[in-house]
Amino acid sequence: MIGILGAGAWGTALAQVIAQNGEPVLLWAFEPEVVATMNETRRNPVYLPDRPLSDAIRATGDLAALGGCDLVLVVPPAQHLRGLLAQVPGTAPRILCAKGIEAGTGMLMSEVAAEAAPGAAVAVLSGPTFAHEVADGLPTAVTLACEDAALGGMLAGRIARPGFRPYLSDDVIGAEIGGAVKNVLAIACGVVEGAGLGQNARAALIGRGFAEMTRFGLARGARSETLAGLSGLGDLVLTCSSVSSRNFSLGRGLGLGQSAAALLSDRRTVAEGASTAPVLEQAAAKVCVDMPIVSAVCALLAGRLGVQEVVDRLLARPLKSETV
Ligand SMILES: NC(=O)C1=CN([C@@H]2O[C@H](COP(=O)(O)OP(=O)(O)OC[C@H]3O[C@@H](n4cnc5c(N)ncnc54)[C@H](O)[C@@H]3O)[C@@H](O)[C@H]2O)C=CC1
Ligand SMILES: O=C(CO)COP(=O)(O)O
Repeated sequence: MIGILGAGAWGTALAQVIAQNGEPVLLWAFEPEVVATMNETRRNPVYLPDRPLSDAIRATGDLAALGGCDLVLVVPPAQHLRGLLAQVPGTAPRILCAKGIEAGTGMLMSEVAAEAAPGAAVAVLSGPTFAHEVADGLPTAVTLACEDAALGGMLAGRIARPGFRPYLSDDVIGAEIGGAVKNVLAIACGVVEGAGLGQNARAALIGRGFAEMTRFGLARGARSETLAGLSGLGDLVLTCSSVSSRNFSLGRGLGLGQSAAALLSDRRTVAEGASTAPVLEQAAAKVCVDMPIVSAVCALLAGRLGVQEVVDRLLARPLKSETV
């Protein structure tokens, strides 16, 4: 049986994909009312509304029950991953699906998992994957990164479905950095949209944002082809182009002049870029990598600068070579 830790939009969509062929799925939810509603109504109205769930999915509020699964997909918000993972017994392989960097430690999710679940092999699943589209069975491709190629191949076979296609990689760090950094850049693209700065500006942000992702990724040991693949550039393009992205929507609100505190206070869903941005800025400084767009997002989120000041500063940077 496959276990899924986290019944937000993404965990629920993954449960739905995996249960397609009748494979039993045990889906852990944080909120007892979400567990009860999913088991009673076969729906998750809080996080993935309007979609009937497969009968092969059973919800639980008992983290220890995931210890009976032979594979666990780990899909909580990144800041909760350590505490939750530490409560899952056993050493079955874990596929990490959260996109972010841990505040306080600056660790990537695989580094957190190595501490929280020692002895369990890990893989990372990342890529352009709006949960509602995956749940609807629309064609989707992801990166599945695992240092152990044989294990990666086995895991890909367990989760692949006709409309859900994992591509294998052994670059775990590269897959994680793409997913974490693109969330911050999506906030920046949302600001461009909200402030009405135009399509040229958004494309420029995607291009220069990708240069920042690449600089940081290479400094941390990622491979450039991973960053240019599904989990990096692919996800960057998706998330920077649509209000379906929570990060893009957050940025759009900032661009419209709303405060980050107000935008973040009344939401149940997670915009990972908001917690990743400051820790990413620190991590970049540690490896002497310049990430001006990430710093601009940090200044906006913290309320240190307004949109116009941030734009003026970015445009006033010295002219330089385009190469990374
Ligand atoms: N939604 C999407 O389309 C995709 C999301 N992801 C990633 O998956 C991860 C989970 O995101 P979503 O499923 O979208 O979440 P969501 O925004 O739909 O739901 C919020 C989640 O946070 C959980 N939560 C709230 N407070 C908590 C607490 N104190 N302790 C533990 N859990 C708590 C809720 O139970 C729920 O599972 C994130 O890292 C996200 O970046 C990755 C790919 C696609
Ligand atoms: O990661 C995602 C798509 O790949 C989802 O993006 P948001 O978290 O911005 O909604």
